Amino acid sequence: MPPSTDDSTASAPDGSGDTVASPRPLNIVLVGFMATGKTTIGRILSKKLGFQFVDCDHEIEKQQGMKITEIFKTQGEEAFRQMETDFLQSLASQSKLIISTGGGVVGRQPNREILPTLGYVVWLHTKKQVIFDRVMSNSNRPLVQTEDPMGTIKALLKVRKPLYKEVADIQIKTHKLTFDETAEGIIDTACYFFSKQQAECNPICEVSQGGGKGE
Ligand SMILES: Nc1ncnc2c1ncn2[C@@H]1O[C@H](COP(=O)(O)OP(=O)(O)O)[C@@H](O)[C@H]1O
Ligand SMILES: O=C(O)C1=C[C@@H](OP(=O)(O)O)[C@@H](O)[C@H](O)C1
Ligand SMILES: [Mg+2]
Repeated sequence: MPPSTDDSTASAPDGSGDTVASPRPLNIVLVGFMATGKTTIGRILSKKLGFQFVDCDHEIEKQQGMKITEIFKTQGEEAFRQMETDFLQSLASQSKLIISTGGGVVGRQPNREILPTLGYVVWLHTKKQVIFDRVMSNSNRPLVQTEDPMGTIKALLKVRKPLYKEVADIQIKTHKLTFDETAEGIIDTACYFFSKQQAECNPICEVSQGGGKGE
């Protein structure tokens, strides 16, 4: 059963009737185009933080007993997209996870609603040419097995960039960063995000930060 958008909001405590977002669970969710490092950085974050690493593609491959390329070939992209949605839904109410998604997960509206409810969402991004060089080095990404892979990358990026932006709390351009710098940057900003969230969820903190109406 998909989580309804109502589950992720609550009435504002000031009685205004406004809705406020529910606190995010303590997870880090990596989104971004193919080969931007979601799986690699996810593993590093998992080791550094001691959080469980969950790679959506790998989990789907395990469930189906076949590689992504094979799933696309035998069941089609739409079936794979449904598996992605089902898998994201299965993560609701879990915490201390590093969730690496597949690059196309943002294509579906229900996924874009679920992603921010799963945790702090980080958009990894890099240059087209870097993406091209990386995806050309292996054949496990069916969507770029075309006659004009650079054209395909450009077309997909055009559609997807606004969607990554829609779901992400932060964008990190990784081409000048080492793996470690990227991971540390994510940890620092996630720390800030979750401590700010904790303060905002605590009315006493809010008053002490100047949010009270008394003075
Ligand atoms: N920042 C980076 N610098 C150098 N190589 C990278 C970087 N990020 C990813 N790679 C390499 O690119 C390839 C694809 O990375 P991967 O983590 O599988 O990306 P994604 O999960 O986003 O598709 C891997 O070989 C990985 O080592
Ligand atoms: O961009 C996409 O649509 C896809 C990206 C892949 O994951 P990575 O982003 O980890 O390569 C994988 O989910 C599948 O090949 C489809
Ligand atoms: Mg990956």
